[in-house]
Amino acid sequence: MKRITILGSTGSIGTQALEVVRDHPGVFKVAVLSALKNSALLIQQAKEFKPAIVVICDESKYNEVKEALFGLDIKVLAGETALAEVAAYPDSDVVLTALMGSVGLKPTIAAIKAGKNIALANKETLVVAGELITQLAAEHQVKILPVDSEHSAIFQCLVGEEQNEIEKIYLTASGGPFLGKTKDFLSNVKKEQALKHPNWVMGAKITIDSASLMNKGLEVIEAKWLFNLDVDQIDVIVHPQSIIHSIVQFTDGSMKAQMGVPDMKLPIQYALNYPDRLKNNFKRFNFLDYPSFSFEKADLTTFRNLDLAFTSLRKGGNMPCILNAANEIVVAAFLEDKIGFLQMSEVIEQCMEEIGFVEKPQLNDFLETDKHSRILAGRLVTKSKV
Ligand SMILES: NC(=O)C1=CN([C@@H]2O[C@H](COP(=O)(O)OP(=O)(O)OC[C@H]3O[C@@H](n4cnc5c(N)ncnc54)[C@H](OP(=O)(O)O)[C@@H]3O)[C@@H](O)[C@H]2O)C=CC1
Ligand SMILES: CC(=O)[C@@H](O)[C@H](O)COP(=O)(O)O
Ligand SMILES: [Mn+2]
Repeated sequence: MKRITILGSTGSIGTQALEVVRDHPGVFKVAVLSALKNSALLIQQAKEFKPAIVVICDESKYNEVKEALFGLDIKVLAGETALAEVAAYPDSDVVLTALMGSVGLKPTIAAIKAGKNIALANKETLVVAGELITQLAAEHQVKILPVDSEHSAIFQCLVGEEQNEIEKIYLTASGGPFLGKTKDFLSNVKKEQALKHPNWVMGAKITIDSASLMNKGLEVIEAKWLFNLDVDQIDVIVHPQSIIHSIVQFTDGSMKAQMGVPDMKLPIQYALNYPDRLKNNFKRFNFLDYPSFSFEKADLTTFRNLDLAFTSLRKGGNMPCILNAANEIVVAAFLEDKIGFLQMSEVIEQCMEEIGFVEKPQLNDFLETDKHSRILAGRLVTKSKV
């Protein structure tokens, strides 16, 4: 049995991971579950999957969770700091990081230091501190198993190719709900429109990131660190059908792609049970449902976030951390109708210009940068007029 810790079990990835576990009772066992504030779902999950520990980060919900799980032999912890503690829980084999945002950084570090393999959905952690995380993983001989669909695709294409060099990877992008739209159109869009992803049902933050192409920008940075690539080896190609999840091109020009219907349960299952594939009854792809695939260039002038992400990666140091923290703030503000869609890029760019650059950041520099970028982005949001 593989014992699994799920940080962020009440979210989109977390709940789908539990569906995978439910479908394979003899294969997986849940060790730890966590939520920020969704105590009702956390309690329900704990009663069904009987983990050893649950964490409710919102401390005001601690008593409710504790009382609901009384007598079930489940330890209940509260507060964000408990995430790093449970990430190192000894009776667990793999930690699925399904948290939203850079809050995933400290627990991921704790899990790696405790020798746990990481099934990584929480891309923000690699965006913030990719070099630090990948070096630490190498030092502790732990695997970082990608869950993000594009990175899982690349990872799967690389199986059996260990001796072969990558020439290029093509990260596919759906283009989001605003594919082909102009800046004029985008200046008036509301969260309800941005939350309608054409192909995937996901948490709110990543759905807005997909609409602004920041998701692809974060994924470019994530790919750099996961696959040890130069920026120029990473290309983004818009593929509105989201069937080809990404492509690797080798030095002889040969290209391998991984395909399937858009369903995150597949990459989640692959990461949790790596290297073995498991039978399942997920929907299968039917060629006749997709008589044609299409591809187009990403519009970096209209969707400036993707360009900003490339710029931050080229600059290096703490720049991707600045970008990520500012993005977390502006997305939250957009979801609260406090800022317009196009203003998100303006705030991020200003943070990248004004926050102090650190060329070789250590953990503490990342934590400070994250804090400062959030503060500045918050001020800029307050000043902005929607
Ligand atoms: N959803 C998807 O299909 C995909 C997601 N990803 C990545 O996976 C990660 C999770 O995404 P997704 O599942 O969509 O996100 P959701 O918002 O749906 O879920 C986030 C989870 O993390 C918890 N959480 C959120 N903020 C905090 C915090 N500050 N402290 C502690 N716990 C917190 C939430 O708890 P609560 O429910 O109580 O709020 C919830 O359990 C992201 O990094 C995303 O980019 C990558 C590829 C696809
Ligand atoms: C499911 C997944 O991995 C998401 O990151 C998805 O790729 C979002 O799609 P786009 O960002 O391409 O719209
Ligand atoms: Mn993705």
